Amino acid sequence: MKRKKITIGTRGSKLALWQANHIADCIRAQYPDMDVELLHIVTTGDKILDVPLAKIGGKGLFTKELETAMLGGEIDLAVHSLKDMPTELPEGLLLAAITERVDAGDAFISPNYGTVDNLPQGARIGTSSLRRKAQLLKYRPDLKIGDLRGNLDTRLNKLENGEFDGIILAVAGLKRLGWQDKITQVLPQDICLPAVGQGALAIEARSNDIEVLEMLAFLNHQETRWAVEAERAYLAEVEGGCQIPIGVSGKIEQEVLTLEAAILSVDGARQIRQIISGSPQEGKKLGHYLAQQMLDQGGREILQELEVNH
Ligand SMILES: NCc1[nH]cc(CCC(=O)O)c1CC(=O)O
Repeated sequence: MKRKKITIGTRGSKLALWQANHIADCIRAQYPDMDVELLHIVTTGDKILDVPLAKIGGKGLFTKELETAMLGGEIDLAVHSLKDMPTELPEGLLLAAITERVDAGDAFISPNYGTVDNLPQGARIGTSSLRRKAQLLKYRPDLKIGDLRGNLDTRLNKLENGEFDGIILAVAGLKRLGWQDKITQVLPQDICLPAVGQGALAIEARSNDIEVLEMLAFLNHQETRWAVEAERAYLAEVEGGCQIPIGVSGKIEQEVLTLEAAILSVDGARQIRQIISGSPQEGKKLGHYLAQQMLDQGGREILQELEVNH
């Protein structure tokens, strides 16, 4: 190993810093002589705090500035929540590693009601994710869903201030920050399918930086990679121009990959939901195929209506 120092780019949120520090610690443990540094970079997504991301609609809001810094040589790698990454990466960059998925699920957090089933009629729920909103409304059409943006602590504060009867957050983020005690109910996948890549970390690096790519290979978890590649192939196939209410879950059990996905109308009134299984190595094909099938069987109409209403 020639390189003596490596610079990791990260956003400044608590969750992003935890994730970058976690990867920095893993690298230091593996290469004790390596000098590993963090460089904070502000992304567009960090600056726009009051507008629901679905309304902004751009891709890569949390990744673009990090990628520019990487291509410019200021940083050697970036640590992201895979969920926040567009399906296509800029020319010259790739995912050097995808870490083991801790937990893909979504959590319901509520001071007064133990489960979504226990919520009173018309209860107020905070989430800005179209995916969470549509799935909750499908299950409980009476709920009133309000926008909730910001970092995890901002969102939890809004819940404590009484703005909502409950909010929905990813289990993974809460666990990483040691806030799993706040989880009231882990939502069953029957109610809420997770976002593509939720719960896994992506390590992005320059495609021509062979030394760094080889160095980072130990961070890759192949089963997670297969599962999320299927999820990302699915997303790439259905993706419209904006954030859309789809949930996808890839799981590998006994060497079989099962991919389950749902496309919903924003009000949750309509849903197309299907499952497919196959070999983990063929995840991308499965993802494409499942998407095509679901688009042909009503998914396309749902997505077209979404575009008209945007
Ligand atoms: N959209 C922000 C974001 N990006 C990744 C996570 C959670 C951690 C993960 O999925 O790895 C979160 C917070 C949330 O959705 O509750």
